[in-house]
Amino acid sequence: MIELKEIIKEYEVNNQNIVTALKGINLHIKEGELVVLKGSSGSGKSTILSLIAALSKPTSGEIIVDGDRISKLPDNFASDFRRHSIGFVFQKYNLISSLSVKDNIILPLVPMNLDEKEIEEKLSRVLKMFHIEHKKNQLVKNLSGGEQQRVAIARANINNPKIIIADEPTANLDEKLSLHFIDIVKELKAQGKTIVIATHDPLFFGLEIVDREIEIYQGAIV
Ligand SMILES: Nc1ncnc2c1ncn2[C@@H]1O[C@H](COP(=O)(O)OP(=O)(O)OP(=O)(O)O)[C@@H](O)[C@H]1O
Repeated sequence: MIELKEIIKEYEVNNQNIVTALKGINLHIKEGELVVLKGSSGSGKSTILSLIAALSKPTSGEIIVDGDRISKLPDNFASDFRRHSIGFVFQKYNLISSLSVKDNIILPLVPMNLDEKEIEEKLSRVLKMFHIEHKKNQLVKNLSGGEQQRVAIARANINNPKIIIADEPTANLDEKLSLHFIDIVKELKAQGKTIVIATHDPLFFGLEIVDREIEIYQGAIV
């Protein structure tokens, strides 16, 4: 489902220094697998996630996701791939607080030119799935942290992607909300989603639902 072959990622800093964030990563994640990437700050976890989501390209190596050779995709195809195949959950939700729950969730559909009926169907599916239907027309800024989290996850799932990527999803949550997030992950796994989570949070370590914990150290798999 997700294959990284000999991935090297270099960043150029201030047009002179080169930082090698990934030093030859080989990784194969199977369909339906739940993988946790762990490792200290700066080890390269977010870089791996952004490559899988086609948010950036490797300096060298090949990435194949769901049959698409995404390391070679031109930018317009990359955003199309992202919209259909990837649900991204960010650390700080990345919601627009002045918009309603509905408008936040349907944001990824805007470039797709769907008719109102299709939008309502997709919206209704995720509102129900993540138990946030009763807040549909409220502004996001008036929601609790847990509700905002559910809105963010609903938005990531609006296109029913096969792959869910989460970068430090519990970094800003208390333990109760973190455990709630883990329940949602369980549900997504039961639906057959392939899930990759980068985290420092020990709540994810040794969890029964996690198929593999992969440690990254200074840009390489330990
Ligand atoms: N856009 C960028 N420009 C320059 N250097 C970058 C950039 N993004 C990441 N890096 C560097 O690449 C390395 C890996 O960073 P990355 O964000 O992938 O680590 P991480 O394991 O996700 O860390 P954290 O847990 O703190 O989020 C670090 O040395 C970082 O400073």
